[in-house]
Amino acid sequence: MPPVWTTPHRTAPVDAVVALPGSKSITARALILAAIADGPSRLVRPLRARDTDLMADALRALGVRIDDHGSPTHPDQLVTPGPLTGPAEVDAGLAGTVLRFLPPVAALAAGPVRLDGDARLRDRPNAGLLAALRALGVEVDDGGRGRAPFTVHGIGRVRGGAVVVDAGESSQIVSGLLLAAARFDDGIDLALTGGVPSMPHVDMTVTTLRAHGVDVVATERGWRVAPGPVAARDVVIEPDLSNAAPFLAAALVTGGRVTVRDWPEATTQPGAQLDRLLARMGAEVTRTAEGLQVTGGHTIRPLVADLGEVGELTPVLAALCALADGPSRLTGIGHLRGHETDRLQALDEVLTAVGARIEQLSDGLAIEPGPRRPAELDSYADHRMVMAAAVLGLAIDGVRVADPGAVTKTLPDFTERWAGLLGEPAGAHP
Ligand SMILES: O=C(O)C1=C[C@@H](OP(=O)(O)O)[C@@H](O)[C@H](O)C1
Ligand SMILES: C=C(OP(=O)(O)O)C(=O)O
Repeated sequence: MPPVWTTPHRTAPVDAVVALPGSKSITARALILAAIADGPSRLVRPLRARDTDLMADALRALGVRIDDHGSPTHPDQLVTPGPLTGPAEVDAGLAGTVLRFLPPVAALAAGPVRLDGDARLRDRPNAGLLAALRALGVEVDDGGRGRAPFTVHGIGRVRGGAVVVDAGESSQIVSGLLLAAARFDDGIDLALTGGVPSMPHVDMTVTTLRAHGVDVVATERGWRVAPGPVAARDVVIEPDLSNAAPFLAAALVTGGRVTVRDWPEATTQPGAQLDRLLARMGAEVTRTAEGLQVTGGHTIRPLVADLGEVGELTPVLAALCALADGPSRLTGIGHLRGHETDRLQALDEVLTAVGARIEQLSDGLAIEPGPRRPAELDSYADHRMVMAAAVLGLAIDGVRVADPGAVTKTLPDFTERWAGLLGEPAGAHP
């Protein structure tokens, strides 16, 4: 990948059908549950990208066997649980899923497990998870920071039981606790102190647990998981609908047509909300035999929306807002300040650089399109900021992004796929 990527500029309508690799969120849950299940599980078409490879390596470090089969285009993993043991070192990279899903599993291991990652991972909030683990009887040494690096001192079992959890900064704190809870002696009776962003991701966790035979019920203030076995299960992973965002956005930007293949009929992925969000921005959205088809019109309509349930779509939607024919307001996304980068600040900088007027709100962004201009942007080590820059670059000639390799987090060959979308040879825009 070049150190700086000149994003392709395109005014002619795109007309493409794209197939996308597996969902990061579903793959992460499948790996965790397979690792603590009562037998081997096969994952068909899991995502093979930095976040999910780090999750697999983290589980391997605890004693889980994960064999990679299949091919790069049709990956397949066989997960065979084993006794969970430390000492182990876990590199979480910049993955929120590893940061929040792995520690409750590490707590079940016999021996210490130290977790660290990229410099930015050390800024990502995790106090709610570490406090909850302590309340469940687990010793955690984090130097009082509530963030990585920290060591979970597992003793081979977790008492579990009732716990009050602050998950205001990330839904992954709830998901991480629920995923491992059936293996705690008393399960978990989790009560929230307040709100949780990205609730559809918690629903995804609950649905996935039930599919593995786990008894989980919603309570007045949270969820209760009964102690018991986690059934091994072979799963086919759905395409990643969040990563569909830039490709579908290309249809709106160029007034073209893009179909994402194998769009599931029913899904737990919040990215499925792209159909109604893009329709509100003026797209015609239809389901075809091939998948979800999005056709753009002459202009992009502005968007006023609470994106609290679909925070990970924000960078691409904000890029579309900067190209819209009126002012937009995106709210409910204050927690994005704790994502791969402070996404509200990063979007402010990027959209301002290409000519929009931006106001940062306490929980979002007001975006007013302005005269467009070329710009040299940063990736902020954030895959979705590279994707947002690519969307801007379609409409604005001369958008360059430093460190595009950040896309390896969830879509390693994004720039090649982007060239393919536009019918260009990969590498045409070094
Ligand atoms: O559980 C998951 O797989 C995810 C939950 C969300 O995290 P936050 O609640 O921290 O936003 C989402 O943004 C992230 O990309 C994936
Ligand atoms: C917030 C995201 O990632 P993470 O799982 O690292 O939190 C994301 O992919 O948009």
